[in-house]
Order: sequence, then structure tokens, then C-alpha cells
Amino acid sequence: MNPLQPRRRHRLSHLMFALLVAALPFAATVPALLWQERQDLQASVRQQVDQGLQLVDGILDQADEAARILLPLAGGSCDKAVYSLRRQVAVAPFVRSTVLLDGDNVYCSSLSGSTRWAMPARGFVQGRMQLLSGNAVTPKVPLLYYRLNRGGDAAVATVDGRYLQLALQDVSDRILVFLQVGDHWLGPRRYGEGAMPARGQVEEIRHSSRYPFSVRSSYDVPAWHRHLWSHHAPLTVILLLLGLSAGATLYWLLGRPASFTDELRRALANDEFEGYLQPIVKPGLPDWRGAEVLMRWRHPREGLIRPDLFIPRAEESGLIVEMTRRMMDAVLAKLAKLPLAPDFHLGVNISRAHLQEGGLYSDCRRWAGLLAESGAVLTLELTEREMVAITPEVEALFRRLDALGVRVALDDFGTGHSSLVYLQQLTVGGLKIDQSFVAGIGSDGLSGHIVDSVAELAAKLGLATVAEGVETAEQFDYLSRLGVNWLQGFYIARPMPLDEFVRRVRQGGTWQR
Ligand SMILES: Nc1nc2c(ncn2[C@@H]2O[C@@H]3COP(=O)(O)O[C@H]4[C@@H](O)[C@H](n5cnc6c(=O)[nH]c(N)nc65)O[C@@H]4COP(=O)(O)O[C@H]3[C@H]2O)c(=O)[nH]1
Repeated sequence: MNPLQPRRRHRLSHLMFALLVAALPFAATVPALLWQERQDLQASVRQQVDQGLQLVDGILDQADEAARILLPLAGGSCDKAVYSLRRQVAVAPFVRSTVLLDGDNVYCSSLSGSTRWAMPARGFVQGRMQLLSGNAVTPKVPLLYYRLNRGGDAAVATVDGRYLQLALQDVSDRILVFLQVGDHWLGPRRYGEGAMPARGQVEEIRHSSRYPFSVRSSYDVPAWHRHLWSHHAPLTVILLLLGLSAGATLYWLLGRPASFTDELRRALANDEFEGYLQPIVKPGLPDWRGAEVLMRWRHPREGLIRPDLFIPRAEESGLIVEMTRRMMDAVLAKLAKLPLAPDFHLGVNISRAHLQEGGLYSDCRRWAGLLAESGAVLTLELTEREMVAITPEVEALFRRLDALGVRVALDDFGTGHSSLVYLQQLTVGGLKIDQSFVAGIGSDGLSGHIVDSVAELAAKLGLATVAEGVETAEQFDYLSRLGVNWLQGFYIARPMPLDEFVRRVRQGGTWQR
């Protein structure tokens, strides 16, 4: 299993959550805003078209009234009718001219009196209305004929198209509004036949209930992102920034460990604990004959952290077991391939929690298996700081470890009060003379006596001895003369990263004396 996986999964879920929150202000505001604007646009276009219809209806009402007044005169004498024709032009708003027809021919006009030209009924929509781009008098001015028929005769009131265009312009606010009569259409400052210009996705059409025309308008719904950017750029930026800062804050908060134990858990998942190795030598032999694995925490911000700052909490929480397991797996993966000295002593600190957890035996079997080829001997160092209750299970475990070839040594020997009980009841193969006693060699008589006594006791019990904290040549020589089997301390070498240890072992010549 990849030890980083749980951490990555955590990070990923935090990231997803943070992104969700980051998107929230935007996602909650923008669809509602766009929906509301679309509704507003639709409502305003509807209103424009409704108003356009009313205005055109109103203009046509004037033409209808004029034509209605003139219709009884149709078919009669032009001389008698011409005054009425001109009067309607003068009094009826929007009406530019009036004519009377017999059949399809105009025979009397407000403009020229008696006349004769064709105005076929088939050009009129429903026989009542015709929209044109102009006529002979004003070719470029659109006009609308409004015609009322009676038998074969008819009266026509001509509406000036410019009034209609002005009315349409008046209502064309956001969108252009057009008047359509049959195939012909009229819009603000424009006239045409056939398809209307700028046909959009959404169309609003109103048909007049009184006259044969419709008012229509059409528009495209703008792409939401383009619309948003062109109409609401500052709001968009604010929403995005708001979301981003909320998301980033949340991500940071989620990533923050709630307690020191959580921080240890995070570091464990992130593989931040690593083994440093401190070489151990045998008096009289030239090269490194052993090493103690010492844990370091490579913290991403704090740098390298000493074990005494985190091991006690790791032991309290029980995390020390998994931390030791991972550290040793990584260390042994590299050490197993090294040309180690015969009977190489590899020490590792084991906590009480590991003894009680139940997995120690299988861990040791795995580690011993990895070391088998190199001939190194694994030594579990049990500190007196943590008392282990000696139960039948613990005794059995020690025996099984012994049978496996794994040695158990008592660390910090003499600093606690249970060392001798352990020696008496458990299968222990060695002891480590605490560095506080070693430090006193040569200067403090009592410490010297204790070191002598421990060495003598170990020899009598057939236990291997390791003296730690050897800092001077004097201490080194004294302990060597005393017959201590292994020596460890800054005088020989400081704890070093695994890769450096491996490199120096491969290069050989690791110990000068
Ligand atoms: N002044 C002085 N010090 C020397 C000298 N030679 C070695 N030391 C230091 O003495 C400590 C020896 O380890 P320890 O007694 O097991 O004491 C260890 C051990 O009790 C605990 N520890 C370290 N690694 C682990 C681990 O993986 N598991 C557990 N359970 N405890 C660990 O933390 C303690 C401290 O470890 P470190 O800081 O690495 O400190 C190491 C080592 O750096 C010397 O000549 N002079």
C-alpha cells in the first residue's frame, strides 16, 4: 500500500470541498441573475411589441375613420367628393392622401381631383391593406393604403409610412420592432419585402384583432458567459474573488491539524519520519560493527525535529508502532543490500505500545527475514522509561523473539528500577550502559563504579554490552579495557541520514582507530 494514499485522499477531498465552496457565490448568484435578466428582457420585448401594436392600431383607426367617412362617396361624382377627400387629409391625423375607386381604378384623388390609375384589389391583404416602399409622388417614402370596399367601389386613406416608422422607433428600445403586412415589413428607418432582418432565436408576435397586420420582434439570447462579462464584469470578478478566498480559507482550515496527535498522524501519512543511523564499533576492530536506528521527523516547515520532542506523544497515542514499522521497513530495504560486517548489531528502540500491540513478532520476523542475507542481528532496545508489565504473554513473546534470533537489550540500563527484574524474568540478550554513567568516566568516581559493576554483571550473566554516549578517547579506552562489547557515541560518529550511512559503508574505511 502506498503510504501517501490516505493523505492524498484527504487532500483531494479537502480540495474538492474547497472548490465547491469557492464556486458557491458564483453558482448561487449567476444563474438567478441570468434567469432574472432573461425574464426582464422577455417582458420588456413583449411590452415593446404590445405598445407597437397599440400605436399602429391607433394610427390605422384614424385612416379607418377617414375611409369610413369617404366610402359613401365612392362611385359618385369626383367633383362633389374632392372637397371631402381633401378635408379628411386635413383633419385626420397621419392620413397623407385619400382616393376613391371604381373597381380597381382610382378615379378621384385628394391630390389631383379627377384622375385615372390602377390600384388592383389583389395587392391588398384581405382586400384592406397594402404596404409599399413609395409611390409616384414620393418614391422613397413608404406608405400604407387603407381601403374600405362597398360593392365594386372603394375609399382609400393613405397613411404616411414615416409616422408608422416613428411609432415603431418609439417602441424599439432594446430590440427593433417591425410592422408586417402580408410579405411587406416596415421598421425604424427601414422597409423591405420577404424575410425580416435580424431574425433571432426568440420571436414575439402580436396580430392585430382589428386590422390585417402584425407587429413582431425577435432577438437572440446572448451566451451567458459573454453576457456576464460584458454586463457584469465587476460583479463577476467580485464573486470569483469572494469564492476563491472562501475556498482557500476553507482549504487551509481543513488542512490544519487539530492537535499535535493529528499533526503526527498527518506526518505519518506523509512519510515524514525517517531513520537516522548512528554507527557502533567493537573495540579493536577497524570498521563499523553495528548501528542504532534513531528516528527523525523531517517536518515540511520546521525542518528536522529531534525524537525527544515527539516520541513521548507518539508513544502516548500509540502512533509510535506504525511510525517504527514504516521507518524500519524503509531502513531495512536499503540495509539488506549492503555488505555488512558479520554479526552486525542493528539496534532499534521499541516502545511498550509495540510490545502490547500484538504485531511486534510478525514485524520482527519480516525484518529478520530482510536482514538474513546480510548476517546482521536485529536488537530491540527497550527503554526503562516505559515500564512493561511482565505477563505470561510478554515472557512468551521474548522467548519467541529469541528463537527467531532477535536480541532484546535493556536501554538506559540502571536509570530505572525495573532493569534487574527484567533481567531475572525475561529472555534478554544484552544491555546498554546509559550515557549519563559513561559521561562520568574519568571525572565522577561513582559513575565509573557503576559502569564497572554493570560490565561485570553483564559478563557474569553472559549479556552483550553496549556503551552509549562515548564522547572522548579516554572513555573509549576505558570501556574497551573493561571489555564492553560495543561502543557508540559522538567520538565514533554522530547519527547520520540513511543514505549517508549506506554511502559510507559502501566506500569502506568507516572507522579509523
Ligand atoms: N550527548 C550525546 N548524545 C549521544 C551520543 N551518542 C549518541 N547520542 C544520542 O543519544 C541518544 C541515544 O538513543 P536512546 O538512548 O535510545 O534515546 C533515544 C530514544 O529513547 C528515543 N528514540 C529515538 N529514536 C526512537 C525510535 O525510533 N523509537 C523510539 N521508541 N524511541 C526513539 O529518543 C531518544 C533520543 O534520541 P536521539 O536524540 O537520537 O539521541 C540519541 C543519540 O543521538 C554522544 O556521544 N553524546
